[in-house]
Amino acid sequence: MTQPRTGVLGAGAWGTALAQMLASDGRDVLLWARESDLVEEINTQHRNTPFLPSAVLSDNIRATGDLAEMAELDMLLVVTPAQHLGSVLGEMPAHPLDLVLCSKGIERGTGRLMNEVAKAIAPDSAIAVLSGPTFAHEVADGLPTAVTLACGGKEAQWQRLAPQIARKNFRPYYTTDVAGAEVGGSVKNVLAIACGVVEGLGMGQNARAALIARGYAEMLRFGEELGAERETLAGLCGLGDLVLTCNSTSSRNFSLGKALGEGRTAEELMADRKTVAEGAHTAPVLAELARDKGIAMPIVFAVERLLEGDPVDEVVSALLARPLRAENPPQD
Ligand SMILES: NC(=O)C1=CN([C@@H]2O[C@H](COP(=O)(O)OP(=O)(O)OC[C@H]3O[C@@H](n4cnc5c(N)ncnc54)[C@H](O)[C@@H]3O)[C@@H](O)[C@H]2O)C=CC1
Ligand SMILES: O=C(CO)COP(=O)(O)O
Repeated sequence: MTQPRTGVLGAGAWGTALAQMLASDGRDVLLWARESDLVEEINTQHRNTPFLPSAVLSDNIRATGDLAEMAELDMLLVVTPAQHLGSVLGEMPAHPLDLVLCSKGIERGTGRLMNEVAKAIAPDSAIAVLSGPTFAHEVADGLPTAVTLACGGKEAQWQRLAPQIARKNFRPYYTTDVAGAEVGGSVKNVLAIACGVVEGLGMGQNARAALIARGYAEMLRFGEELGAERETLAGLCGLGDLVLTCNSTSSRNFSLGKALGEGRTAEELMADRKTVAEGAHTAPVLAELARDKGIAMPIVFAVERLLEGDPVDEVVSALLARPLRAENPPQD
C-alpha cells in the first residue's frame, strides 16, 4: 500500500520542527514556506536560519512555495500563525482530506477558534487539532514528548492519522474534544505572558505557582462555556502545556511577559517582531469573548491591560487587591 502523502503548511519554528519529526523515520515531507529565500535555503542548505537556526534538517524534507502542490497531498499539518491561518488556507486551490491544525490562538475580529476558521474555508476536509507541550527546538532535536490529537472526524480519522503522526519520541493521545484542545493552547499563551511578568518583576516562585493555578481556573471557566471537557484541559494540551510555557524563557510568550515586567513597553516589544508571541494577539480577543459571555478572567484582563500599555505596577496591584472569595465556585 502506498503511504499517504504528508505536508506541513508553514515553515516557522514549529512547522519546521514538525516536518523534521515526521521525516525522522525516513518518510518524505513537503514543507510550504511563505518566503522564497527560505524555500531555497531549506532545499539547498537543509537549514532554516530565520526560524529554527539550531536544526540541521533531514534530506527527506523538501520545501515549496506553491500552495497548489500542497493541495494535492492527503494530510496537511497547518502551522501558520493563528491570525494568518484563514488567509493561507483560503489561498489554496483545494484542500486535502485531513487538516491537522497546530496553531494556537483565537481569530481577532471574529472570536473564532482555528477549527471554526478551517471548517468555513475547507468544509469537505476532516479537521483535527494537535496541541501539547512542544517547544519546537526540542522536538526538532528528537527529544520525547506527548500531545493531544483531537479528531473532529472521530475514530476513523484517528485510525488514519495516528500512524502518520506518531513516532518513537512523539506520542499523540486521542480525543474527539476539538474545542478543548484549542482552548488549552490558546489560553495558556496568555497565562504564560502573565507568568513572565511575575518573573520580570522578581515576585518569586510562590506567586508564579499561584498564578498558574488561578490561571488554570480561568481556562476551565472559559472552556466550560465553549463546551470543552474538563478532562481535556487537565491533559497535555491544557495543564501540560501551561506548566511548560509558564516556566521557561524558551517560551516567546513567557519572555515577552518577562520583558514587560522588567519595564519594557508592549509597543517596543511588538514592533518589528519576526517570531510570533500568540498570547499578545489572543489576549484582546479572549478578554472580549470573556466579557461578552460574563466569564471572570481577571488574569487575562490584566494581560490585556499590560498590552494596551497600562503601567505594570498598577495592573499587578489591582489584581492583588481584588476582593477575597471562595476558591472553588465555578465563577470567579
Ligand atoms: N514554536 C513553538 O515552539 C510552537 C509554536 N506553536 C504554534 O505554531 C504557530 C506558528 O508558530 P511558529 O512556527 O513558532 O512561528 P515562528 O514565530 O517561528 O515564525 C513566524 C511564522 O509566521 C509566518 N508569517 C509571518 N507573516 C505571515 C503572513 N502574513 N501570512 C502567513 N504567515 C506569516 C512566517 O512565514 C513564519 O512561518 C503559532 O500558532 C504557535 O503558537 C505551537 C507549538 C510550539
Ligand atoms: O506552544 C509552545 C510550546 O508548547 C510554544 O510556546 P511559545 O509560543 O510561548 O514559545
